[in-house]
Amino acid sequence: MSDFDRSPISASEAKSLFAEWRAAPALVLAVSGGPDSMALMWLAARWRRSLTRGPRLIAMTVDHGLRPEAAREAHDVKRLAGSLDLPHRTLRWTGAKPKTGLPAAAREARYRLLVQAARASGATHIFTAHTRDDQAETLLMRMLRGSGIAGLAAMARETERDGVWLARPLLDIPKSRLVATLGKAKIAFADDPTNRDMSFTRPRLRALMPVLAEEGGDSRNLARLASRLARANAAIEVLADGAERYLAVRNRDDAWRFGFDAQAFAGLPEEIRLRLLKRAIDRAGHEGPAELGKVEALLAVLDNAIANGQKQTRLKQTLAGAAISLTGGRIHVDPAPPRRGNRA
Ligand SMILES: Nc1ncnc2c1ncn2[C@@H]1O[C@H](COP(=O)(O)OP(=O)(O)OP(=O)(O)O)[C@@H](O)[C@H]1O
Repeated sequence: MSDFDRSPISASEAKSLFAEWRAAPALVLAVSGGPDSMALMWLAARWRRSLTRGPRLIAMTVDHGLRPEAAREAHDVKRLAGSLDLPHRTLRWTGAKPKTGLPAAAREARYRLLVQAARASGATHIFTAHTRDDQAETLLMRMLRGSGIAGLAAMARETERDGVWLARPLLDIPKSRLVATLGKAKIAFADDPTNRDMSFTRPRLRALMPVLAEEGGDSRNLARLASRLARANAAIEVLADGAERYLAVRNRDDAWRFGFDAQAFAGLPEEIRLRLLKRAIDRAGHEGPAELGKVEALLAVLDNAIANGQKQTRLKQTLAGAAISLTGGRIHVDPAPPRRGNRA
């Protein structure tokens, strides 16, 4: 690790890290009490103090009600927030806790609570403290699962959820610099033992990082790969937008009924055909985004039918709550009728 990657973040660096959100009315800081988000709060408070006019900052901690130490951690965040002149709120996840998939349910509840609270306080953005190390781990996790380009682009700097932006201002910063920043400022932070629990994939991957770094695969290179893939993905999306505008046929009476001319569709590159099909399914379906592997399998069936000139076949399949059919030389993607048992 270079000396630079161990150096604290200076006041002028902090200023440029947050500059693009200067005109926001209010910003929520999502602070768990761990080192990354404690550093986020400290840096954001220092940045805010350097401005004569700027956004209101509100620190928020979610207590998932899963670990006894969580209440004390929330209290520690409140104390640091107070010393930085920032208001702080603790949000509690009071809903029923599932027996399986607890981390995913906790994460979903956390974002739901944060978004609700941000909207209620007039904040347009929620800052999380994701670092370059988190970005590298996300890329690795997705690589191991065989994700497509969009997945390997890992986390974006900003994503939208229910009208609020989730922003990640520290995405290019290594965690070591945040720890050094806290060390210099003499700020204590919590150590969440679940981050070291080897029954979860992420901690196991984290343990591999030093080995990969020995071979040149450090977080800088992995995050660089993610941002190059994000760039390629954005370009392919623009091409897919153009192809969609060119090909899509909408029925005049049914705005949602969406179709493609099968022969023109067949002439497009496979990646673009795949994206158009996935977009149409995700738009028409009512079961959430379709799995990429399933869309790939469906595309193979469609390609085959089109290549065999089966213009009049009644090819009909359903995927993720969408009905996909090939009739009269057109591919149609419509909402599927609810499954038996799901009918009201
Ligand atoms: N209990 C919490 N309260 C407030 N913010 C939190 C809490 N837990 C996490 N965060 C915010 O989310 C960021 C990412 O945390 P962490 O890496 O633990 O999440 P994760 O479960 O891996 O979720 P993600 O999928 O968002 O990365 C933290 O840096 C912090 O800003």
